[in-house]
Amino acid sequence: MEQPVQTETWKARSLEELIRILHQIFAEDKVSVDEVQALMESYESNPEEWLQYAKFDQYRYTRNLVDNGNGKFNLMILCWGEGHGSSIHDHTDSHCFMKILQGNLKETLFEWENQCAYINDSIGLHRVENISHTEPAVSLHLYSPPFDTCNTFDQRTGHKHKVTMTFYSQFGERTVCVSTR
Ligand SMILES: N[C@@H](CS(=O)O)C(=O)O
Ligand SMILES: [Fe+2]
Repeated sequence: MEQPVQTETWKARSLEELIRILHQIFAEDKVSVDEVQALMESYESNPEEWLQYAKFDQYRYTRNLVDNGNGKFNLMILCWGEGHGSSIHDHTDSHCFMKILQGNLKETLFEWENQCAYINDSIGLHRVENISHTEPAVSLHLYSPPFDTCNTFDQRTGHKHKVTMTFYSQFGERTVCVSTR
């Protein structure tokens, strides 16, 4: 991705339109971070449009795939129950855009003095939490290029672990869990 010479200003009037314009933007050779950010910002959250993707779990936050961006990006809706949070993690050098659709989320950024300190990641290491005891939260995330593994970090030791990330649902349908045991 590169900075644009000129940024078009889009207005996404619905989630469907947001997805359509994202496909247009990502079909080009060069994609402007600013343009994607402005487009994501222009979408005014309408629960009626995203409720079909917003599937909550009792115990942890869920990742629900909305669109796979023709292989160029993943657009997903994350559902955070009260007190749910992610572990400290990176984003596998992918570009990440995150927008709150409902409720509030607390983001904590982390820096490391060891080998993790210079991870070339658009938002570095972070942890996201819904600290509310009463309100669920929903967020919209776009990752480009798509990735299905990331590193999580132990805050005390700095040790990292590679983890595979899964979708709780895809295109509104609950992902079938296949046990390998
Ligand atoms: N990056 C996390 C969500 S958040 O904590 O930014 C994920 O994709 O599951
Ligand atoms: Fe994240």
